[in-house]
Amino acid sequence: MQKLINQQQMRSADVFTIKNLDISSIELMETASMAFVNEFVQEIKAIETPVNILCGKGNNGADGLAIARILQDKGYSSVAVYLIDFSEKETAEYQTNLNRLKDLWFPLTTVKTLEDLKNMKDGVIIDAVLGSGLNKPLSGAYAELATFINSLNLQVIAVDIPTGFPAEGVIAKTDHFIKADLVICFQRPKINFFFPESAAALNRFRVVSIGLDEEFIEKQASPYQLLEQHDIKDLIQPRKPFTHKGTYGHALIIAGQKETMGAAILAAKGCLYGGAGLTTLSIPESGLTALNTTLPEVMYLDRKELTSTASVLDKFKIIAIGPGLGTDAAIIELLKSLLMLKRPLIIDADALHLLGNDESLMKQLTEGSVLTPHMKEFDHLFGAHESWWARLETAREKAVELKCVIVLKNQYTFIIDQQGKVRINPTGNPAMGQGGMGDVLTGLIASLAAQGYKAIEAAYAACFIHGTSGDLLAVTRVSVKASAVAEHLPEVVKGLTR
Ligand SMILES: NC(=O)C1=CN([C@@H]2O[C@H](COP(=O)(O)OP(=O)(O)OC[C@H]3O[C@@H](n4cnc5c(N)ncnc54)[C@H](OP(=O)(O)O)[C@@H]3O)[C@@H](O)[C@H]2O)[C@@H](O)CC1
Ligand SMILES: Nc1ncnc2c1ncn2[C@@H]1O[C@H](COP(=O)(O)OP(=O)(O)O)[C@@H](O)[C@H]1O
Ligand SMILES: [K+]
Repeated sequence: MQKLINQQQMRSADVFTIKNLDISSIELMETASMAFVNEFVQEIKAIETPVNILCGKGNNGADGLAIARILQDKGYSSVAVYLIDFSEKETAEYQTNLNRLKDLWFPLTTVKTLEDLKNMKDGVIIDAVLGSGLNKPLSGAYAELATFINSLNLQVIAVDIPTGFPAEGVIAKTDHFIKADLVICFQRPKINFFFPESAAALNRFRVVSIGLDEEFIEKQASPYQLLEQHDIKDLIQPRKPFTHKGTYGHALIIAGQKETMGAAILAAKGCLYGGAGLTTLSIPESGLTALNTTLPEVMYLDRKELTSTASVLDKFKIIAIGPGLGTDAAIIELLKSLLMLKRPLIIDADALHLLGNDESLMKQLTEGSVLTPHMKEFDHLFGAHESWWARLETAREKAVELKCVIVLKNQYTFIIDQQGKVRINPTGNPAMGQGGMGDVLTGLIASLAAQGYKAIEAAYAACFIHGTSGDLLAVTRVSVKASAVAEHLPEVVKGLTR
């Protein structure tokens, strides 16, 4: 896992690295600019492409000036630099890099008004106007510049962060940004790249190492961590000789009603293909034929059995409830009786809805339960939120208060543990935007919990594996269906097993 840090901590990492490696700030900047260029040349391969570099007078602009020099060195034949001269203040590094550039022949244009940009050639724009030093929303000439650049519809590649975009904290709807197609950012992604609001400022990002001290970064206090493939590889245990279905746990999934039986079957499919030793599905009897036809390996449990005697449920290592379940009076009673068992549950979809309707039910959750809301379900549970930043803050508070794992689903899913620590899942893609996807995830979490992984481990590993399955399928498809994601799980898990 990679620790994600805020900009103040990032600046401390700059300072620490400079001191520790006994290098100067300008040398670190040269490394950063070189790292940017190495990535840039992968993206813009034609060296005759006109490259317009917009440089502010801070250190982000100083990077831009170094980038201009390095690109020319690499043979880019049409590089032009625009010095955005809207502020008096400039950094020493900016001055140094400007002098280095002036020593070479270079088209330099000082921009006092937008009029000064009129000769800019169509091509690519490198945004080095403002970086992580942003301390207030763009206004005045900077906001006008952003509006103007965005209106050109040219490809913009931002240095470190799009101008005007806050690295962390609430992203206001009123904020102005220079919209980047690609951000090449330094050492760590910014926390705000993981929120849906970031789509207004960037399409995609890539992270390049600039040699900052990793040990220092990992020691910083921060609740945010980005999951990496090796975390899952370290966690997932290979199957041992002489193991059998009993070794891999028995999961019970309570789901489905007449109109949404498919949700139940998809959850069971996620559980089965996730490798649980045994999967039992409790659905209305009317779904039995469909179940036996589609997933003959999955067993059936009559709904009436669930409330007959508690001991019926003892054999199940984990119980998941919710997909396509419905919310009628009988279901409310069923949920109440399960909550009374005082055992951890995996709670999704309609079961989440019922918790949101009745706070007294929420209070009965047992420690170690897993809640898997998407945004709408989350807001129904815990109140409306104006921003994803605020939503994630609430999720952290509630996970601690309820002693539960919260899986807040989106393109980047946030998995929050009982201490309020956030793991961010980088896998998955928009091809997965199809009904039933969350049902498969719920089944997979149950599957891993049945196999003996702790609630938090089951939750984050399931998100990673589920997204990886979707990524694999999306290589050749514009959309992927939930059952295909389920069917690919064994292959993904195999690939992640040492
Ligand atoms: N060794 C290093 O340090 C390394 C640094 N690196 C690079 O440095 C970048 C950070 O540089 P930075 O700290 O100089 O900030 P940057 O964003 O260029 O300028 C901020 C200035 O603009 C101003 N300002 C702020 N908000 C504003 C607004 N809304 N509208 C108008 N003005 C506004 C503000 O001035 P003030 O408001 O205080 O007068 C502030 O001084 C980082 O992203 C990376 O690219 C890398 O090379 C790695 C090594
Ligand atoms: N753009 C996307 N990128 C990554 N994952 C996605 C994307 N869209 C959907 N998903 C994943 O699909 C699942 C959708 O869950 P949910 O909204 O509960 O679906 P459903 O209710 O249809 O089962 C989540 O795990 C989510 O992370
Ligand atoms: K920038």
